[in-house]
Amino acid sequence: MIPSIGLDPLASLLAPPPNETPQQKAARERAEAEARKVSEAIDEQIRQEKMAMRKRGPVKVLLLGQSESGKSSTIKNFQLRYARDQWIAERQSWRTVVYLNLVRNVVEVLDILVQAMEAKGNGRRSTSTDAADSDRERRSQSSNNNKFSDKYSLLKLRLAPLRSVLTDLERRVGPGSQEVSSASSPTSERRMPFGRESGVGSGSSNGRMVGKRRPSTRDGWTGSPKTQREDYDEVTDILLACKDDMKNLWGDPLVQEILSQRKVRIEDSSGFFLNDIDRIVSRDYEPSDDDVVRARLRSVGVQEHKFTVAAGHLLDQGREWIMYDFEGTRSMRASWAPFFDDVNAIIFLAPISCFDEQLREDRNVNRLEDSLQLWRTVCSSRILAKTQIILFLNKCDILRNKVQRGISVKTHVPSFGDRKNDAATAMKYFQHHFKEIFRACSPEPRSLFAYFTSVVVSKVLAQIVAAFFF
Ligand SMILES: Nc1nc2c(ncn2[C@@H]2O[C@H](COP(=O)(O)OP(=O)(O)OP(=O)(O)O)[C@@H](O)[C@H]2O)c(=O)[nH]1
Ligand SMILES: [Mg+2]
Repeated sequence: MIPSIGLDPLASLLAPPPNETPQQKAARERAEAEARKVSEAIDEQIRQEKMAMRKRGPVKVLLLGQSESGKSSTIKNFQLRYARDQWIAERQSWRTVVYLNLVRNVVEVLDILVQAMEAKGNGRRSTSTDAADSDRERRSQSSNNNKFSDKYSLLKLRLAPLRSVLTDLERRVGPGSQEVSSASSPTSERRMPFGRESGVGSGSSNGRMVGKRRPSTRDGWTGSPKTQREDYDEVTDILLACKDDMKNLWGDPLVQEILSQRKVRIEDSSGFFLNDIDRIVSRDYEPSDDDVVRARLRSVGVQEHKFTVAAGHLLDQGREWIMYDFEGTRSMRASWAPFFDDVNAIIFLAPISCFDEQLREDRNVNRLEDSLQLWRTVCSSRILAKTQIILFLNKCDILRNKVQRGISVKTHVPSFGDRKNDAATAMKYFQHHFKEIFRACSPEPRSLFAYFTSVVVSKVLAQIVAAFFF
């Protein structure tokens, strides 16, 4: 039955008692006035908090770390979780970058194969004066030459068009398509991480400011190239024509043997897609979330990412987030400083898997040593003295693979000594050093939050960071 209008079921409950005395009435009115006051005070407090939040402005976060440390991948993690609509809208444009990464992988393998073939070819002349030796050499050479049968010359020939596809893709993607490399400085000493320090100098370019903020190169949130479908159809055609040969090249046991002899691990390099040829080389290919996170596109200059966070998330507090993603190459680090004002937090990425690698921009510098030097500079900064620092000891998945394959930490980091050569020990050891530097260099005592991460694997990173602010 529908209650008739005017019959309020609550009215009888809220109405004063019918036989209320004047004293009771006065007491009730006092209590009601008190309750109203409390309620108004709560409303005012909420209003003030909202105003304060608006006044506090956006949460400003800087992502710092050397090149290929995972800064942009961390931003992608954020985007994936907290700005899903934008992510989906831009996901398709990553197809060009994924293709670029794949073609680069193939050309890299092909180059190594060609070098090996040429080396065998050049070795044809016997250097031995001994007849028996000479005969043995000839026989071994002939077996190697047999190994490099027509199959490999054919692969080389049939995959040749990919070289011009690579140039074409690089042109389309722009300056971020190529890694920065430079002739190694002949004067800089080769240094070991945690080894004897030779003072400052392995960090940024003389600590000198190199001008103002460069204009953002972003063409969307990621700096991803906008490419129309018809633009990549031609590339897809060539890739489809080369598909079987690419798979044959990568799956070939002799090619794998050559790669392993030369200690080349393309699997660990940025933007590795050779295990996904079947899925990627297709006319209907649309990059998955994972593909986008794993795709490598070098940042150029400074990129600003504003997040309009969708409702229902932890970050849904009406506050805007601005994240700054920097180009991590050494020559660009001096241009980070103008962004250090009013920063809420810094996420510093240190890829600890690279203890056995050299910087692309200076082959004399160990990458872990460079990360430590950069960390030291960031921790010592007075302007950042009150800034919350979150340290991601990143690329732990690669570190685990390396150590499991038997790569010795001690060889590259002598101070590691006779500790057990396993991932957990190495991770703890590296973490200890980063923490020590933080403690020793911070201008005033503060707390550090350090995490072991694999930012391309983990989808919970963005939540970890968000938890600091709300
Ligand atoms: N396996 C693995 N790959 C990672 C991890 N973090 C980043 N990468 C990959 O490493 C490459 C480099 O990562 P980016 O995020 O582009 O590095 P960046 O710090 O932005 O580098 P710059 O833009 O050159 O300064 C990308 O291909 C990522 O997918 C990780 O934890 N594990
Ligand atoms: Mg980047």
